[in-house]
Amino acid sequence: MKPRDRLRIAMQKSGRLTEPALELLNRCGLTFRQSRDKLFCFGEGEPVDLLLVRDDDIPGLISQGVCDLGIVGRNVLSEYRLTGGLDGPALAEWRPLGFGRCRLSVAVPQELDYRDASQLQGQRIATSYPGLLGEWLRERGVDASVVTLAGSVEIAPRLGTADAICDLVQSGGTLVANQLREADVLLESEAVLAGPQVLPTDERGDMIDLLLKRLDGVIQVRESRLLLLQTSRGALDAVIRLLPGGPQPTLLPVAGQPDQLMLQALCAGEVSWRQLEEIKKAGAREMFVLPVEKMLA
Ligand SMILES: Nc1ncnc2c1ncn2[C@@H]1O[C@H](COP(=O)(O)OP(=O)(O)OP(=O)(O)O)[C@@H](O)[C@H]1O
Ligand SMILES: O=P(O)(O)OC[C@H]1O[C@H](OP(=O)(O)OP(=O)(O)O)[C@H](O)[C@@H]1O
Ligand SMILES: [Mg+2]
Repeated sequence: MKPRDRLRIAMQKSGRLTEPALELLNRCGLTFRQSRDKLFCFGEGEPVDLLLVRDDDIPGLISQGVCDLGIVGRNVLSEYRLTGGLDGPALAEWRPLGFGRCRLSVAVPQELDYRDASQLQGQRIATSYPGLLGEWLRERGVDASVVTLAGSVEIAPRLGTADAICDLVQSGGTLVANQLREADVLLESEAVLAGPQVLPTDERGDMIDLLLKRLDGVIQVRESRLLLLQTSRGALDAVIRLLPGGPQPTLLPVAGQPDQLMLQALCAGEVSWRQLEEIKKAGAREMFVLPVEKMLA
């Protein structure tokens, strides 16, 4: 295959991961011009292009070297490693991306009193993840028959074609609607940045390094908030004790008010009204909570 000098990332064309993946890439400073057929997006600033495909095809495209990286659910990547990608180069999860969170679970009819996997012995289990389910059953010494379906797995028990299912669960609403309940979790999933275990060492490798650093900068601070407040020196210890987790705060003098300090703290997550009210009671005032957009350490 002709070597490429531009990086190519595969992502889902149309589905749950499309919008958050594009937003994340945008936040990393990557913007794209969409082509007419919408399968290929040319990167405008950096030498990074997108290929928009069905999510199931993403691991294969990386493995064949058609794309350098992909944004795909851990569920799809892990299944590919067990079933599709046995001969190709090993694929790795380079970063968890924090969206598309769901789990791959076994679910059974609501009336069944499920205790452990041994109850699945001899049962028919419908799934679109025969690799992951087969491995999970093998590890537990359970001999069950795996019925592979491409979709609408939850309906199989009602149709009498399976006794249990193994499928993705998020809110659990689909299970309830089909009189099923979650019995065991096989895999906690989220979107990941997937790529070959061994990354290229040419210009594309440099671009991947840059992208990983930017991703870290975006992901690390995505949930973070910057808290700014004023406090007297006397109340400082009490205020600091109430700060939500994060690195040590920075303290700055306030011009013309020697007893006052300005405090700046990076908080790992949301800062609630209740927390702010408590901090205020301890002696803080002029409090601001700001979202953090980027970080470069
Ligand atoms: N209910 C859910 N909540 C959150 N994330 C989910 C949920 N269902 C699936 N996901 C995650 O989002 C990924 C994409 O889901 P989606 O339903 O868009 O895929 P699809 O129907 O297989 O799409 P495609 O047409 O690309 O094959 C899944 O592989 C999984 O990682
Ligand atoms: O626990 P819940 O919040 O109900 O989510 C789980 C459902 O979401 C996904 O399906 P999706 O809605 O994408 O439909 P599809 O499988 O037909 O694409 C998944 O395959 C489950 O059926
Ligand atoms: Mg799919």
